[in-house]
Amino acid sequence: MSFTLGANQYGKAGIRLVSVERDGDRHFVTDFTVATALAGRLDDTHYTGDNSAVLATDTQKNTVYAFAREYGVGEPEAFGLRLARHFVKTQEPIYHARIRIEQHTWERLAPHGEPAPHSFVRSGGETRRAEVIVTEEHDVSVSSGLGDLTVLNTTNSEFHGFPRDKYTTLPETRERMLATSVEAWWDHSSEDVDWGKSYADARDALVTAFASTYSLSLQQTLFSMGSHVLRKCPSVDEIRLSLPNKHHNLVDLTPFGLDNPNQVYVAPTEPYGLIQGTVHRERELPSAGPQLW
Ligand SMILES: O=c1[nH]c(=O)c2[nH]c(=O)[nH]c2[nH]1
Repeated sequence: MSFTLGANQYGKAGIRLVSVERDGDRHFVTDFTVATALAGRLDDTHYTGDNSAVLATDTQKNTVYAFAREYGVGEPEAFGLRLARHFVKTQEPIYHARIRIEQHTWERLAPHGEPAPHSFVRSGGETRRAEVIVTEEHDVSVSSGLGDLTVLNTTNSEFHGFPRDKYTTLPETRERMLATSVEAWWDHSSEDVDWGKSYADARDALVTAFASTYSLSLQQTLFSMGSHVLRKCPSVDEIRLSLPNKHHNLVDLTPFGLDNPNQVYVAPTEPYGLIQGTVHRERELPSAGPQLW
């Protein structure tokens, strides 16, 4: 019996890069987790262990740190583009480089309302994300995203009109909490983008849509969030959203002789609904960026 090597890639994951820019006493922190993934003419290492085409993952990791010093880190999309281009340009066997970056936020502390020059607090669990792919034919794809953006509406959410079969017990509701932890990826149609502004606009569109949509289903909220991003960000072609329904259920307090006028909730973590969807402009090509499922 003989077997053939299929699709493969390799790289270094979990490259923790923290960079401090110093403007006199005032410091600026950028905190990335970077993952590299290279693909190319790599049959030999798999079939025979001939490593002559294998740029060591250790070298890939070193390149990330060296580039941070040589060029600065800047926006994750731009840093990823520089790295991906470097690997494809300098390594003849490598025809596809993918760089994924997750950015962790440090917020400046402000004791007594005074912004501290060099003291920070890690804010929430939310992360900004970017993925860049460069091929040897110089095809470039840039996607931006975010994860763990946890949001909650304490009202303006209903869920009713769904089919009832013999297994249905869920009551219809005209008043519920709606909470989710947003994971989203959106693709850019161009590289000529102010990445920082585009990210801020997209995030703002997501939270604005979540807060302002009177929701009859999380699916409806998903479409509204995606549409807001496409409306606000001209360079974005498609957005993919993954929205776990973080259920908040009213607790029945009648056994204790108490009413519960939408005040006391239980928030079970599992099981949870998982609502996922894509929103895109009219177009023919399917998406190229990171998939959510
Ligand atoms: O917004 C919702 N969408 C669903 O598909 C669903 N299913 C469910 O049990 N609760 C909800 N809520």
